[in-house]
Amino acid sequence: MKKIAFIGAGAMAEALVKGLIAAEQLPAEAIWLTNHANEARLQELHSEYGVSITRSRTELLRDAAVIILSMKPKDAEAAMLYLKEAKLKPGQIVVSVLAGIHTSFLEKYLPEGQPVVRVMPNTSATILEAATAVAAGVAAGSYEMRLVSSLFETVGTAVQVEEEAMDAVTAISGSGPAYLYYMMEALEEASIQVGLDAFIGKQLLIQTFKGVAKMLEQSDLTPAQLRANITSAGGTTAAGIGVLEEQGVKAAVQACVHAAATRSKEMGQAFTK
Ligand SMILES: NC(=O)C1=CN([C@@H]2O[C@H](COP(=O)(O)OP(=O)(O)OC[C@H]3O[C@@H](n4cnc5c(N)ncnc54)[C@H](O)[C@@H]3O)[C@@H](O)[C@H]2O)C=CC1
Ligand SMILES: O=C(O)[C@@H]1CCC=N1
Repeated sequence: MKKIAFIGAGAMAEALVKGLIAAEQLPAEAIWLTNHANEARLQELHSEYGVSITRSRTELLRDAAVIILSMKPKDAEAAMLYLKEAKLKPGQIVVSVLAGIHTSFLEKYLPEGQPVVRVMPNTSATILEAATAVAAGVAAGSYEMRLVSSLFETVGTAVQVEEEAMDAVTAISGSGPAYLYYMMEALEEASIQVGLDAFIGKQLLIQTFKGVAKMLEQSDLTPAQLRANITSAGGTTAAGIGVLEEQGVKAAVQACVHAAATRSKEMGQAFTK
């Protein structure tokens, strides 16, 4: 691929840029970024990663195989007007990482037949460990889906889904890292409360998280079975899990995922009116 253009230069764009450069998929200067107004932010990304930055729409979009929309959903309309006026070349693929926003909303601003692909990555793209789901808009065929999937596979794993699944995907793997960081925050604080040195507690917790993810990946057992294997009758784990059950933590986690999925739906509906 010759060139990727990002419209929006925030946290998600930076995670993807960092991952793409680390994966050595294309030279840093073939990654182009623009944003709304923050020139200092663009300069910072240029100095840090060697990416190309521009305020010129023509320069940004010229020869870009893929154009990644990476602004907040509230700014989608302005960005689509910017693209509408740009008159894209047929075949330039518009990729959206925007939570909630349907491809049908984006397609309204583009010439008929312009391929649009909706993706939901997560910030672990930074370290090439993103979990990404990819869904086709009406004009995206297998060539575009393969190209976009392989782009996101360079920064982790990518699965293709129907667009209806995107609210659920967003609630699970898009927002998911934040739930796990929240859990990590609570465990870090608790490790200090029970008397561990903060640094040692953090190292033990990081390895514990890594071990759990690898066990789930490599074993045929379910999370419930793996948990049962650790829980001796009358032991420490039973004492801890008993409190989680009493406090309704499983129900709270499920309510959290439902709330995120509902919010993703609402965000989509706000843009279809
Ligand atoms: N942060 C995350 O973990 C994830 C975010 N997303 C999606 O990524 C998108 C971006 O999120 P963040 O990077 O966290 O936001 P952010 O607020 O960090 O960055 C947004 C960027 O867009 C720029 N911008 C706004 N309007 C613009 C316009 N009209 N033209 C050009 N640039 C414009 C802003 O200047 C800023 O650089 C959101 O739509 C979000 O739903 C998706 C997956 C995960
Ligand atoms: O919070 C959000 O809306 C975005 C989408 C997934 C992760 N962050």
